[in-house]
Amino acid sequence: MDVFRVFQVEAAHFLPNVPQGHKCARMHGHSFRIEIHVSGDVGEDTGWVMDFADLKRAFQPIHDQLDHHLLNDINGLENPTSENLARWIWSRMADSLPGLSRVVVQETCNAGCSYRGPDVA
Ligand SMILES: Nc1nc2c(c(=O)[nH]1)N=C([C@H](O)[C@H](O)COP(=O)(O)OP(=O)(O)OP(=O)(O)O)CN2
Ligand SMILES: [Zn+2]
Repeated sequence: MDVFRVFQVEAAHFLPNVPQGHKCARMHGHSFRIEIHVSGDVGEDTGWVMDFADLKRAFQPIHDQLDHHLLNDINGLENPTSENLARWIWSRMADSLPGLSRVVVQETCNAGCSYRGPDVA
């Protein structure tokens, strides 16, 4: 079973490695929509994989580091594409969140990425 929680992060960024004239080289902002998924068995007594509140608690330090910041200023996010942000979030949550199975990052309603960790292409 897979449980997940959706978070929103307001942040600015620019993409330093895009071709000359690309609009994303200019600083701009997104309301990033981030999903954190955890896989596991449903507990016999609890009836849940994990308390949603524990998922929220696990994401809080990430939220605090990202929200209302310029992502490019953050160590490891010098090129803050959705893909790199998903990998960055994964690497910071994997140890403290057993069962972490997917990180989804959406920049807009229409575009984003889904990351299942370094062992899955
Ligand atoms: N694979 C990726 N492509 C792009 C990323 C990314 O992180 N990974 N990021 C961007 C920019 O951040 C840009 O802000 C978002 O791009 P886009 O969806 O094209 O922006 P719009 O919503 O303005 O789309 P329009 O269709 O032009 O309105 C670019 N690419
Ligand atoms: Zn952008």
